[in-house]
Amino acid sequence: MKSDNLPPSLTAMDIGVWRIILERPKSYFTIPGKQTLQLWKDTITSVSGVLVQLFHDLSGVINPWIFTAFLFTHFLIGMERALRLLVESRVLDVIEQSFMSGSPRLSVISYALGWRIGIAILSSVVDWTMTRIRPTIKSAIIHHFQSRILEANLQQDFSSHQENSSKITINPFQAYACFSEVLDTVDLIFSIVSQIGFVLNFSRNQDQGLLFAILCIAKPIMNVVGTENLWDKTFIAYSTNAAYSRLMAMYALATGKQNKQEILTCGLEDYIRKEYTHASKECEGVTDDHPSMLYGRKTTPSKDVILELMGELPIIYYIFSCFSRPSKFSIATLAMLHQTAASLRWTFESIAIHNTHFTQYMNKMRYFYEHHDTSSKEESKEELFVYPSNEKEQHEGMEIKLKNVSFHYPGTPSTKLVLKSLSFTLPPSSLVVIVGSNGSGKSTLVKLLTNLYKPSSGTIYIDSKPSTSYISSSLFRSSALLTQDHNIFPVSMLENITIGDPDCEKGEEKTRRAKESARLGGAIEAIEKIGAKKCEYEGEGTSASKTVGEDGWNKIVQPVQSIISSHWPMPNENLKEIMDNVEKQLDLSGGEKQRLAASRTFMRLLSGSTKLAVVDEPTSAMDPEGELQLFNNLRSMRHGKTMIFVTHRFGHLTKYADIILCMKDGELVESGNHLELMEKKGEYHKLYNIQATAFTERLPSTSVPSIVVSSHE
Ligand SMILES: Nc1ncnc2c1ncn2[C@@H]1O[C@H](COP(=O)(O)OP(=O)(O)OP(=O)(O)O)[C@@H](O)[C@H]1O
Repeated sequence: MKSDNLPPSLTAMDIGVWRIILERPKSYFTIPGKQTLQLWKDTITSVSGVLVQLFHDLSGVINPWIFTAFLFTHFLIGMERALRLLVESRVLDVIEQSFMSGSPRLSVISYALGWRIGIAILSSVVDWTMTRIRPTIKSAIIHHFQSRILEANLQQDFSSHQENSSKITINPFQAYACFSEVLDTVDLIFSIVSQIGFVLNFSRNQDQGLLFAILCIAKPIMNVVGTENLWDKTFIAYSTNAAYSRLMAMYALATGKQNKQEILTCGLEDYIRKEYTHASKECEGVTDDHPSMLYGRKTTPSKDVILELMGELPIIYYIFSCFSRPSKFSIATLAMLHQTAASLRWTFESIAIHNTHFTQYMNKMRYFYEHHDTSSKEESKEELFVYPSNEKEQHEGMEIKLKNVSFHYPGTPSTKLVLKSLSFTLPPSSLVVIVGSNGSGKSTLVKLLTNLYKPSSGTIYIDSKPSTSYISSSLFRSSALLTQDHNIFPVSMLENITIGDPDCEKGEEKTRRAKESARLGGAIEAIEKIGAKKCEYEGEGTSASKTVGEDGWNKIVQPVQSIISSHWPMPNENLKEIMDNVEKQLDLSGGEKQRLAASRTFMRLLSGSTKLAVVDEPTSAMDPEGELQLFNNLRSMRHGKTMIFVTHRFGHLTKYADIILCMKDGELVESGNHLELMEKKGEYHKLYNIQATAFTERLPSTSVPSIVVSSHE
């Protein structure tokens, strides 16, 4: 056990490549199984609320008749084992009686056969019903949770969305698995109750029938209560083994689709192979099995030996009973006792396995309901203002004032401030340019100005009111942000632009504005090029190549992939051809993607509701002409908006700027217009001159070999 630098309530252990940190148990000296029973009690108490909510949710999405049939089928599945035991005991009984009497009667044999056939038919009908109903129920649950998770994602604010600890921990398939686990556990409980009922009933005629029942379930009960299960504890686990982390890094490097280009061009194949083999050798003998499997690993076999011996108790019991009271036992009774013991043991062991999954899924579900499910939470908006809140704000750009604003990224180990005590005012409708070296905090400042993050200290005032006094969504609706991280959505080219103004009604006006936005963003050419491309495979049944026509607007840029293929045998050539062409990602260059993203921003700017436009280095992949055109077009839209540009190439912009903010190491070192800052001969002057001299400085004539371009006549 390692407990370095941990709070006293936590304890750590290193197993395999993992460090597991978990809540320290309240007391080390407990009766065996007491802790497990307590955990079960806690789990049942806490999950009952989740179960009520889960079934309440599902009653709204699943047809009540189908749901009832589904539950009834589960009930029958639960009863099946006990029914089988009951029938088998009757069958064995009548067969034994007829043999003992020496005259097997046909009626008795038919009776026995009839019961067996009846059970077999019931079992297959239950299975058939299950396979019919299950897919409908499964889809209903998955779609229901998809919509809930979608909503939870949409409601999450930017800051918490970035934190590891607040990731939405459940996906729709796990939600279904959770539901399925609940029903499987209920099946098993039905099964256990009915089997114990059978044992008690069966052994009523035997002496010490209850004792036999207890002996049957002694091993499985010990197994359940004595097994350590990581999933019912509060824990985190991570790799502390450097070689293993290296191994995983090399694997990720080799298999990551985005790395292929660099692997080929840098010739990294041998390097990766060598490093992987080296790390793999260092990992020899160290296990990376899942922490939950390693946690339950026992140090000595004594517990297994005891458990196995406990499993033999029923047989020891009836061997002794046979000798001590032979008249009480028949072959049929012995066979039934043996079968009952095996059946009960199997059911209890299944409970032990299900217990792990059940608590794991239920805890995920509970966390989801408590932390992410926003359907029942109503944000109180009474005290907050809608932006813009008055006539003046509606006609002018946003006024932003920062007072002593400092910031450090939440959830990061470093407490270093990324922005330090910033104070400045950006007047309404001003054109602002933020400059500074890499890592000086420009993009972070933009995230605060656009309300994505809240300051760690200090206040941001928007039109004289603290930014926190506005409803966040109204501030977002009044802002447009164009950044270097150009996101292209899995929708058509047209929608990739119109989505910039989601409130715009569908119709001719919307299409006209989209086309105007594409012109201003410089995306028209790319859209037409996509439209003119040949498409080899379009939809069902058309394998011939054809020209799609001019309608690049309706082409989906990066369709969501739904394709599924066999692994073995691999799809043949014909299937491969189709596979390569369906849901194909459109080839857009980096610059074209940036133009599309810029067009989306123009759509937003043209909506008339934007009071703040922030443009953070959106032209890294654009050609100089495209960049100049984009900046000019953006500037032409500045009326009624405060416009903020972040750029390293300030030539195009700073001469128009009302204010230039010059950042260094998270501090605002200078502010003013171009002439004022040049006169200061400080940081801005230095940065500006580095760029200016790049074009004016002469190269030493001897240092560069001349290149001969030969022309082929
Ligand atoms: N999501 C994040 N979490 C933690 N730290 C961050 C995060 N994003 C940026 N930082 C840190 O904040 C500092 C400022 O980064 P920022 O991106 O704001 O600089 P920048 O001036 O925009 O840089 P560049 O010119 O390279 O775009 C950097 O030291 C960076 O490491």
